[in-house]
Amino acid sequence: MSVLSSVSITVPGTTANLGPGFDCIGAALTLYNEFKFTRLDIPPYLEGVKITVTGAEAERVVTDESNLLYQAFVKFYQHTEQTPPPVEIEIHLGVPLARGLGSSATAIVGGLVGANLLAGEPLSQLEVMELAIALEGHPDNVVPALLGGCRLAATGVEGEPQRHREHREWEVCEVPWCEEIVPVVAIPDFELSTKQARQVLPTEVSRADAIFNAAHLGLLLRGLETGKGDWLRAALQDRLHQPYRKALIRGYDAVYSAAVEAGAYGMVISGAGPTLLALTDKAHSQAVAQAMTAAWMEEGIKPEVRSLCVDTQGAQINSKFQTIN
Ligand SMILES: Nc1ncnc2c1ncn2[C@@H]1O[C@H](COP(=O)(O)OP(=O)(O)O)[C@@H](O)[C@H]1O
Ligand SMILES: N[C@@H](CCOP(=O)(O)O)C(=O)O
Repeated sequence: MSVLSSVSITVPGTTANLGPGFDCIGAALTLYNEFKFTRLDIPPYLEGVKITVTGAEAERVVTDESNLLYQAFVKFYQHTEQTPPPVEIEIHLGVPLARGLGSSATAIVGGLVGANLLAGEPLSQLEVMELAIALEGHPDNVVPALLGGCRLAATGVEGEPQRHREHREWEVCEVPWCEEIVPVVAIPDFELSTKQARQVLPTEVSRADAIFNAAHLGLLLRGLETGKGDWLRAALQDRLHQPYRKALIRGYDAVYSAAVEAGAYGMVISGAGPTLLALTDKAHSQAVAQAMTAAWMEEGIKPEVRSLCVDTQGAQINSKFQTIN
């Protein structure tokens, strides 16, 4: 019998919310974390895990059992009622930490996909997705991180008997993304944890604000599909999270004005922030990137600004090694 002894996977970062789609829409981006899992015959440490981290800000990732990637790995084995094997994990970071680009989603998806592969794939991709959503608490970053593309996720019919739903809680659809639309991310040199950025949100919203966001999310879906500028300009507005969060991001208003003046359709908070995301067309992307950089530099913040593409692959296997027992 052959057993998978080692697997290496790549998981893309994401930009969630896209303005009015709080907690339900997100797109995978062309920046990546790499995770390698190697089964160990003998636990090298009492905990049964050895973790090494390389890449930008590697020293900020914990390497004990509380590591989020390892936590997801263990959760997989608990869920499938198995004992996690002793494992060596190598992490290479390409997604900045706690910047609103889905680093936690890459860790959750990476831990689950890696565990599923080492365990011989007892779960389907949809089952892994459901588990990832349950661990993260919202679908908008883990779903595109796993599946790639821009994705909308909504809970299934409330109260529907489970036998009709093949144990699925979520309906997910791909959102067509016009290739003329360029995501430009401006990543500041400070962190904002998603936990902190969720704490400032109200628990109740008005009917007017709920209608505002429902209408603008609908418009956003059509704007992303068609690339129609007038629709995108209106659609990127939000009343559910950004009005409360922008105070946590120094320079938000200045970067917003600079991006729009340089030709962006609009600018939103990427995920929970502090990264700011402008959507623009190819002709304006360089000017938008330069304007966002200059505006933030004026505020004393040194951003890394990048024009990216939407990743269409999601979590990918790079290599697998088997041992024959
Ligand atoms: N590759 C990783 N391995 C382990 N833990 C990670 C990794 N990437 C992120 N994390 C954890 O997730 C935290 C950031 O999550 P969060 O605040 O949700 O921000 P983000 O917007 O980047 O997802 C990090 O501080 C770290 O604890
Ligand atoms: N909908 C969530 C998205 C968090 O994404 P992240 O990339 O910041 O982890 C939120 O806005 O809280």
